[in-house]
Amino acid sequence: MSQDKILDGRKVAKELETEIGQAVENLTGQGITPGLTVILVGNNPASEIYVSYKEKACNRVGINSNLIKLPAEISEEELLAEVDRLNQDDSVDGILVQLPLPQHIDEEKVINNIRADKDVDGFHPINIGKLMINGSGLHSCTPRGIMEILHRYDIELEGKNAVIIGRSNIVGKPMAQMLLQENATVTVCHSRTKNLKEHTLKADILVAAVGRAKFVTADMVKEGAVVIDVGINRTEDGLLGDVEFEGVKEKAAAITPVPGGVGPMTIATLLKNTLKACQERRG
Ligand SMILES: Nc1nc(=O)c2c([nH]1)NC[C@@H]1CN(c3ccc(C(=O)N[C@@H](CCC(=O)O)C(=O)O)cc3)C=[N+]21
Repeated sequence: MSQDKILDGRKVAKELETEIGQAVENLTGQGITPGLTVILVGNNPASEIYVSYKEKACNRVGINSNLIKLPAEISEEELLAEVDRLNQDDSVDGILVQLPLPQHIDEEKVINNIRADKDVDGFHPINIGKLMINGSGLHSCTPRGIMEILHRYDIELEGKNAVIIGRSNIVGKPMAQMLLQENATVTVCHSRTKNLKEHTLKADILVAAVGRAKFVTADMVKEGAVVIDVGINRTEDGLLGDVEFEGVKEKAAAITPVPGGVGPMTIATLLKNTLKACQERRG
């Protein structure tokens, strides 16, 4: 697939799902069915859509999915009690608390209270620490999904300049670490970076995780670069990535589209993490 220009996240996700489905079937044959429980607080419409994608994906590969819907007014204490109940439930392999949470709840505190070995989002400090040290543990789904795309399209990383725009705990920081682990030379740019274009023009691999529609334009991209678009911006013109796709694709050697690029890989990796959590805890 290495000569393809459009990096097809739906296709790679489907391949991954086939592999996961087989592994789940093996476990189920031994009497163990992996289970994912999603906690959704309130009724943010975007969150409801993402949660429904996750449930459908679980069903496709034979993972038990369970959705716990809680009212927006729930107290932090009650939410933590719910997390604790799932921590202790042996049939629950993965716990995912859909973000964002309402203002009055401390997200960091909730994440810290999920058992690290059930933290299929890879957001717990223990999992982030393991990623930094030796690459073990459960990893954040979006950057892990991006690595899977890069690998399956045989994109070389060793010695390459990888530039990430965005430094979130969920995407930018773990992405930097994963690329570093594979011997790329990594630069992390952010809102305070001076002369952003000077950095991006050196990128062999460019990852855009900014959260602003069409932020990366063709003049910022080196001829022959591999461009990964993490953006999912809902605008009047529909769902747009962080990359100005039409212009940038003329310069790039390969590029992920939105939709159909990174998004489906995030979901597929969540399934993979749930399988891994199950295998490691009770497989
Ligand atoms: N605890 C937690 N874990 C998450 O992983 C998490 C979260 N909270 N909060 C919200 C974000 C967002 N997210 C996406 C997942 C899939 C697509 C996806 O499948 N996108 C498709 C379709 C896009 C569409 O049409 O809506 C695509 O890009 O092709 C997008 C976004 C997971 N998130």
